[in-house]
Amino acid sequence: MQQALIGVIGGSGLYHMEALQNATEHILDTPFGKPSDVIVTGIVHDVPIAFLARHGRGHRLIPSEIPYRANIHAMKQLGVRYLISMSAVGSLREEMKPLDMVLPDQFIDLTRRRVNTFFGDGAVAHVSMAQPVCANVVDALARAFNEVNLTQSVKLHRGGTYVCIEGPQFSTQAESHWYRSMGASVIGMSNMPEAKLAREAQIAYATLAMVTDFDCWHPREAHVTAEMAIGNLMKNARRAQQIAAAAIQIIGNERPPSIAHAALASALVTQPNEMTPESFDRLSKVISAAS
Ligand SMILES: CSC[C@H]1O[C@H](OP(=O)(O)O)[C@H](O)[C@@H]1O
Ligand SMILES: Nc1ncnc2[nH]cnc12
Repeated sequence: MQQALIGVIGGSGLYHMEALQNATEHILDTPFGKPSDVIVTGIVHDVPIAFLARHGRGHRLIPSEIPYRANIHAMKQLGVRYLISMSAVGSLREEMKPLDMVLPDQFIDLTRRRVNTFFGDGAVAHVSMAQPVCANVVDALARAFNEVNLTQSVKLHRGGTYVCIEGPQFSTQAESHWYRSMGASVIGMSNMPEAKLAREAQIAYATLAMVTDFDCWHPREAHVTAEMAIGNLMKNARRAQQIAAAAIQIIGNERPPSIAHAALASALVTQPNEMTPESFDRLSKVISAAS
């Protein structure tokens, strides 16, 4: 099968990758079920990539229904070593305004009904999530942002904590204030367990978060609605596409090292020869070194 170096997962409003050439659609299956939709492979700036619409084209999946394990497994099957996640987020900070972009460096996982690991059923691993995103992929996204945003019409915030809620309902005001008091900077519903699973699969992950609203804590701003979030995301979609393409070029040229690439070196408790044949078969792609 065609291989890809970089994966891109497009979130709300981002259901295809504009710069993709030689696009080929793949209907993949994995030991963890089917991904959200077809995976489209192709070339961006001479770099082989794979694109997946997280909610499916046509936005058919609520965040709790997204087959996170299948999505990451499918990327791994395609040989992906770096994963760029694109997401709409609400802002929990005055200085992070709608249309700004954020490169989160931490997550708080408040999801409640999602399978969050490839392990279990006879195979144990505990990966570190202390630094949940790859600093080098973040760096590539920041440099790409500066290349694209030459007029400086949009602001980039480097660092910030993304709190992931179960959804699909937006938060209550009490919750929104609580997340602020936890120190969270932005809020979304989809980056967990995606980031955890990418780490288990030893894929370097980072998120380009696009601020679409002030959630519902702000005394003077309107409370978030889906219409508002998608509307503001669409205003930024072209810029987001350009940033992703520029980041792909940087990562493709530099192929930076990542702590994620060796995440299982100190994490695997059950040695492969101690796993049952079924567990080993199910996990063989996940635990394999990146190709
Ligand atoms: C349509 S607003 C809520 C929706 O947007 C975000 O999705 P994604 O991260 O895939 O861009 C948020 O997590 C919710 O799923
Ligand atoms: N306020 C918000 N809460 C959760 N997810 C979001 N995605 C975009 N805005 C959001």
